[in-house]
Amino acid sequence: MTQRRPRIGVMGGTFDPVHHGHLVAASEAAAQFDLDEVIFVPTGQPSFKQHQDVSPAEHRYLMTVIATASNPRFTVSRVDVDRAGTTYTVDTLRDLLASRPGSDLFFISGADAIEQILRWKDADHLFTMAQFVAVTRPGHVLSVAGLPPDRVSVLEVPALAISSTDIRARVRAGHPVWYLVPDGVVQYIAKHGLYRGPDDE
Ligand SMILES: Nc1ncnc2c1ncn2[C@@H]1O[C@H](COP(=O)(O)OP(=O)(O)OP(=O)(O)O)[C@@H](O)[C@H]1O
Ligand SMILES: O=C(O)c1ccc[n+]([C@@H]2O[C@H](COP(=O)([O-])O)[C@@H](O)[C@H]2O)c1
Repeated sequence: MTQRRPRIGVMGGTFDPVHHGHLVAASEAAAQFDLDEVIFVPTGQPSFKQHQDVSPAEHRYLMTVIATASNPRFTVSRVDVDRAGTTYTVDTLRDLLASRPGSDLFFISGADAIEQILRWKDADHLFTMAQFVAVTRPGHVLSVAGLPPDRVSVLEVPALAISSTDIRARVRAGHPVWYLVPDGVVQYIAKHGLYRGPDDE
């Protein structure tokens, strides 16, 4: 009898901060694609946010650990945080495949990110390394034109109109972020005084 290959979700993001939109997307993908694990991978230096002031990687990594701690299927990887230079998904997938040989990877991403994928580094190669799951995101009508249909799946997730940009703006303005992010992340943001500085957009 052939053994089932492990099915691993990979949720890459800047996670500045991680929020319930990310967690719901990962949970829904895990259920729909029968995933054994979802690995959250905070970026090191994100390639499309070079002109944006992004919080230090250790803060984003620790908030992601706090947010995912209660789910036994969710884990967090440091591969992108620990690799020097700009983060590219081709490197993320290569490193994760090396640590989990024989697994099938499912890269979970918002519709906005998947639409840009043909501009990502080594785009053609990416589709040989993972299946791509494009989750619907409020405010984005997904167009998968030009993407290989057998390697990209569209997944409807419960609409949560939450973005990290909005959370940072709320903190700066002194508005609450309870229930937009996990409780531990609210406390982490307050404890370390994150997002109090001038507008970073
Ligand atoms: N509310 C949401 N619903 C579904 N997918 C989401 C949601 N928010 C973010 N995503 C997806 O999660 C991935 C990581 O997102 P990211 O860390 O950049 O968060 P963000 O909220 O988009 O951040 P920012 O507002 O700073 O750009 C991306 O693929 C993004 O499209
Ligand atoms: O590989 C690339 O060229 C590339 C370009 C833009 C974004 N990505 C990845 O897409 C994921 C979401 O990125 P972001 O910037 O929307 O948080 C994250 O894992 C990034 O590393 C990857």
